[in-house]
Formats: sequence, structure tokens, C-alpha cells
Amino acid sequence: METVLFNHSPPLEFKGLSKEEEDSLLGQVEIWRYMTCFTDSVALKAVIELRIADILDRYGKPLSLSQIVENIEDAPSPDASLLQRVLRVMVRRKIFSAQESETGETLFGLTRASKWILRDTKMTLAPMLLLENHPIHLNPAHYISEIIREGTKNGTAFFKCHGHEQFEMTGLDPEYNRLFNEGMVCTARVVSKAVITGYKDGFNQIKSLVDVGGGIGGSLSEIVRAYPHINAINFDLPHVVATAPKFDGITHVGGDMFVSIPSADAIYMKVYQKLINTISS
Ligand SMILES: C[S@@+](CC[C@H](N)C(=O)[O-])C[C@H]1O[C@@H](n2cnc3c(N)ncnc32)[C@H](O)[C@@H]1O
Repeated sequence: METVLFNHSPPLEFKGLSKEEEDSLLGQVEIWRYMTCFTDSVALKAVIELRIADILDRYGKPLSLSQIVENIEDAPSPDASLLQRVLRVMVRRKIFSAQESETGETLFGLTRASKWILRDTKMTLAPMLLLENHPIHLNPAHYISEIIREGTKNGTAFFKCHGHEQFEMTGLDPEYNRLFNEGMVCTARVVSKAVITGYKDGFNQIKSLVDVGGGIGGSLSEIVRAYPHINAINFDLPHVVATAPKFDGITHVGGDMFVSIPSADAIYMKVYQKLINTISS
């Protein structure tokens, strides 16, 4: 298998160009860069779906392209050269490392960033990345200019794109509901860790706590594990709590926060700008 070259492109040379021509060329380069910057997130999505970081983690050492390809699950006729191009992007972005073996082969390894895209681990951002890059989640971005022209009086970008608001959509599409909730759980773990260490006195002083818009209980499960004396209520839309796993110390309650919320000693709410805008408008 051929060796992959990972050298950065050499600096551009502008032989015989006027200052104006050089500026014009550099302006073009900048536009091309942003025109195609989605390649980073789609490449990242592909390596998460293919579980490349998990393969490297399982072996505990850098692997060659062919070793990685051999370990990809459900790949009856893998395209190694396309994977090589994707890995090249990921190495440039420091998601993976690349080093040359004694035999001149390129070996790919984990970096501090790739550890956050492991699938089979608790502290990971992989589910959030899969959510952010899912067409249902991403396609509303194509309506930004329309919203700038018209405002949201005829609906949000999400509504214009799908004909439903985001939290109706989670109720209509079980796969999107699952992706959304898992994305929230993985970020809730990261945030909860900081909240739990920083808010010790607060949690010690309360007996009951309600998480409003708590998803499938990701934040509360961490809080209750650290403070088992707390009776917790995870409150969210009925179709969300219907898929929530059972946790000791947590009662899942379905409802609409704009109608009423269960009472408790304290309310926990992870700030979400869009909801705050809705509440205050
Ligand atoms: C950004 S998510 C946050 C999830 C969770 N708090 C977390 O941090 O992982 C917002 C949550 O609010 C819920 N939600 C939206 N509208 C709601 C409503 N009217 N009543 C109750 N929950 C609602 C959504 O289903 C979703 O789970």
C-alpha cells in the first residue's frame, strides 16, 4: 500500500505578480477554504461512523491504513483510498496522528482530540457530532438568508425546512429523537461534572430537584449518583421521557413546561438560548 504524504502545502509563491494580482489570488484562496470547510465535519462524521478511533484504542498502538481497514465492521468491499483521503484531512486537523514506521508505512494514532470521538466510552462527544451533522439538524442552516430577510414570523429555519418545529420533529421521527437525546446526554455528562464539583453546598441543602427539559435524564443521573439523598424529577416532553432509561432516585414525568412543571426544592435547567428566547417573547 502506498505511503500517505501528510506534509502541509508549501507556502504559495507569487513570482512576477503585482501586489494587486497577489491580493486577488489570496482572496480566492480564502473563499475556497470556507467554501469547502464542511469537509472537516463530514470527515469527522465518517470516522465516527466507521469507529476508527475505537479501532486504534482497542489495539492501543498506531495502526497502518490496511490494519485499520481490516478492522472496520460491516465493510464487505472497503475503499481504502477514500479512507486514506479522509484520514489525511483528520491528520491535518490533529484528530489523528501520523508517523512513519521503520518500513516506511504511515501509522495512524490517537491524539487528545480523537479520545473525544470514541463510541464505547462515557466521556465522548461522538453522539453530539452525529446529531449536529444529521441532515434533519443541519439542513435548516440553508434557510439562514431567508430568515434574515423575513424574520421568524412565518416560522423558524427548522420549521421552514421540515414543516415542523424541532421538538415536534423529535416526536415524529424516533431516530431523530434518539440522536437528539443521546447528543444531549453526552454533553450533559461533561457539563454535570463541572456543576457537581462547583455546586457542592447547593446540592447538599436540597432534598428534591426537578430538571426542566431534562431530556432522558443525563444530567440528573450524574447529580443523583453524586448526591443520592436527592429525590429527582426528570421533566420533559412525553415522547422524550417515554424513551428514558430507569435510574434509581429519578422519576420521569412527561408534560409541557409552558403549561406547568412539577414542584421541587430547586429547579435545574441547562440554559438553552432558543428556549429562553421562546419564554421571553
Ligand atoms: C437542548 S435540550 C436539553 C436537554 C437536557 N437538559 C440536557 O442538557 O441534556 C432541550 C430539552 O427541552 C425539551 N423541551 C422542549 N420543549 C419543551 C416543553 N415545552 N416542555 C418540556 N420540555 C421541553 C426538549 O425535549 C429537550 O429535551
